[in-house]
Amino acid sequence: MEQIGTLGASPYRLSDLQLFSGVDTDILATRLASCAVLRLPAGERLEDTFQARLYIVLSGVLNVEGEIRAGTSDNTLTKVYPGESVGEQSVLDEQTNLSAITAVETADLLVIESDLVWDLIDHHNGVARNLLRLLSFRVRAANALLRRRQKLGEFYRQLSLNDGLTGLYNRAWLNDVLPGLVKTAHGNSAPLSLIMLDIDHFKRFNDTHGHQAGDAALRTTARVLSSALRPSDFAVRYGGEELMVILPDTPETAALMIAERLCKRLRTAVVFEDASMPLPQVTASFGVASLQAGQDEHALVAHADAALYRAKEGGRNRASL
Ligand SMILES: Nc1nc2c(ncn2[C@@H]2O[C@H](COP(=O)(O)OP(=O)(O)OP(=O)(O)O)[C@@H](O)[C@H]2O)c(=O)[nH]1
Repeated sequence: MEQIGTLGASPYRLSDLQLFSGVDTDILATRLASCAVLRLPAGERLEDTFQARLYIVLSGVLNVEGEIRAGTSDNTLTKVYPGESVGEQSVLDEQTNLSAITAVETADLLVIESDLVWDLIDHHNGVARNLLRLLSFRVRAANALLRRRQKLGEFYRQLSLNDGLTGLYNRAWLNDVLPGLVKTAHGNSAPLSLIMLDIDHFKRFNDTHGHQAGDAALRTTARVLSSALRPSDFAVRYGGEELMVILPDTPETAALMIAERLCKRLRTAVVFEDASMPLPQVTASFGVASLQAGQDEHALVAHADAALYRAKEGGRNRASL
């Protein structure tokens, strides 16, 4: 980086610069004539950004990296083209300019020291107006970026709480949410029931029809559950071929009826259409448990698991308490 002269001695015109658009540049030209013009070769980084000053790109292109305050850089790169500026915010809030500025192409930069920027704001309404417009644009752009990041964050959060194959909630979601549901149920003295289900002879189904058909059977089972539940109920993929239904405000007798209904619907649901394979269907066994006084979520799940074992022992394709 080197100073190649001053604005007064350069061929650049103020009227081409965003900050001075619509302003009487004849008067400004005299005031800015002694401002330095720096040349930053391609790939080089601007060295003296630790002062609050304004840089206006006269030619070339800059890359401005988001703030690099002790490790907080978020790799946001903004390109700055001829006529545009960097550093106005540092001048206005009198903070050090913490952005990393690098030339993408060799760039000539007009440097305006902080005092002179304030002087221009005080004496030239047009400059103040342009600066406000510029800052408003920056705030909008920053807000849009923030909204995009929030959406992306929400997307990844969803992704981490849902099972990829079935779309049901996953074990991480369950660990996060079940303790709260148990606490609420105890607090309100309200019933809370669990149905734990396991596809019958699933290993045999996989071995007979193939793993992809097994995946389809899991998706079908998930669809049967989701379509039969109230909006306040939750369906979870607990593990491999084990699924769970959580029924808030539901006593044991009602939960057993729901489990029997789900069992029946699954029995008749077609997993995949294949004329050469008669009845490509699955059944499951269902264990039902309801929250008892003083029980925590682990005990509740263990009770549902024990009921599921009884359903398997009782001959599968059924629901048990
Ligand atoms: N296709 C597929 N199979 C899975 C998935 N997760 C677990 N499994 C299979 O589920 C089968 C579970 O087998 P087992 O635990 O022996 O139980 P089972 O054959 O269902 O027998 P019972 O539960 O006693 O009726 C295993 O063959 C697993 O490979 C999956 O995501 N996709």
